[in-house]
Amino acid sequence: MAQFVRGLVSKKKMRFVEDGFDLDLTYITDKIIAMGFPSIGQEALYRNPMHEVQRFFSSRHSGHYKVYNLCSERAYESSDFENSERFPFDDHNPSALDLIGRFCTSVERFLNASPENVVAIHCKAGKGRTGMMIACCLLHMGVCKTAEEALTMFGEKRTSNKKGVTIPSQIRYVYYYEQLLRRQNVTTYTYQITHIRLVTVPNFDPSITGGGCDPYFHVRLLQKTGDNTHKERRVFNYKKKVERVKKCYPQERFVDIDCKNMNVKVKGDVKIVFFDHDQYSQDDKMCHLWFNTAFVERNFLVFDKQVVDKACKDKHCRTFDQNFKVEVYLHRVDDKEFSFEALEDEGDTKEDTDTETDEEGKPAGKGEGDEEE
Ligand SMILES: CCCCCCCC(=O)OC[C@H](COP(=O)(O)O[C@H]1[C@H](O)[C@@H](OP(=O)(O)O)[C@H](OP(=O)(O)O)[C@@H](OP(=O)(O)O)[C@H]1O)OC(=O)CCCCCCC
Repeated sequence: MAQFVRGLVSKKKMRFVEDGFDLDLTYITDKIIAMGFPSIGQEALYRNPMHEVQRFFSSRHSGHYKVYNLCSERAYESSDFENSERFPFDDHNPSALDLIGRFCTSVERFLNASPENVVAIHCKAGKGRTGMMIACCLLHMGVCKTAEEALTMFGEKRTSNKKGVTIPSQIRYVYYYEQLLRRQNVTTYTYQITHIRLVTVPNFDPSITGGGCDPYFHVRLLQKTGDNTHKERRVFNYKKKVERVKKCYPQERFVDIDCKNMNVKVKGDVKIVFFDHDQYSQDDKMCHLWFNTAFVERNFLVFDKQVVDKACKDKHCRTFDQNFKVEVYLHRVDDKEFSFEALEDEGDTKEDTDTETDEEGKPAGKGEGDEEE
């Protein structure tokens, strides 16, 4: 029965069914393994049981394996495996750009130490975060030449529908890493966000006369907090800066949000989260996207619907028009104008993160008494 449920929870992921093992685990190459979280307790009823994962590695790769945990929301004892390390980041999000390089270097070093060595990389399901990091490793080690090739390879090996990584921001960061490897040296500049335009008006108020939405946005940055850890910090909330969020109707065709005079400074990994203000109930999260300021060209960024997180999933075009786009206008400022310490601390709320709490408790960095999404 448990095996049947584990199969259902694995969904389209390829399982390793051989030599008496039946695990949510896939060899992407003969050296790189992707897998689901090694679990204990009730969770082991529907995910990889820790003892089975341990048996797998001690019987097939004893003395020659290292396990990498990418989950920010859960961990196990380091003594559970011969060799393990954490590179944590949040579910449904990319990691900090600089974490990717450190992760790939660690994997490469371990694999180069012995021809028998293998690495096992996992997050919760072993698909999104794991796929993003494995694709970057494939690029880093020259197994694949392009981000597209690396993502395709992961998708084909790990999933029966060949989809693999599907979250646009995670995919974007694999493309960033490809560029980073080519350019060797990349400088991350400081920018001020001066204007945001949504091309076509999302329809989040269909039951209200005229439809449309009352759009506003938050800006979140990733701040380094330790060797391999980062904290997502909300540094700007447009709703707090205006008296009233302006209602936009579909026939207006654009949502223009001017923030020139609001001093929105960003540097590094930036997340913009869009909301629809609702007077009578909780605001709706509309969509979000991540970018890194090292890749801003000509003070302008444009994101088509297919590359905006959440909007891309709107298959039936009920809320987002097929021509939906997010345009971000920036102005480069002196790096001296940016410091995390000097930024306004807007605190953390669950409403603008995609991090899900799970059975094992709260995700890192989220405090008690946060607003519910
Ligand atoms: C009879 C029961 C039948 C259950 C059928 C469940 C079928 C089912 O949907 O199973 C899957 C769910 C959720 O599955 P998970 O809890 O494993 O969540 C997945 C995880 O967040 C992936 O991110 P990551 O960890 O890989 O970074 C994500 O991929 P991505 O970030 O790429 O979108 C995936 O989205 P996706 O599905 O690909 O869109 C999520 O489903 O499992 C549970 O909720 C646990 C269920 C526990 C049931 C306990 C029963 C005892």
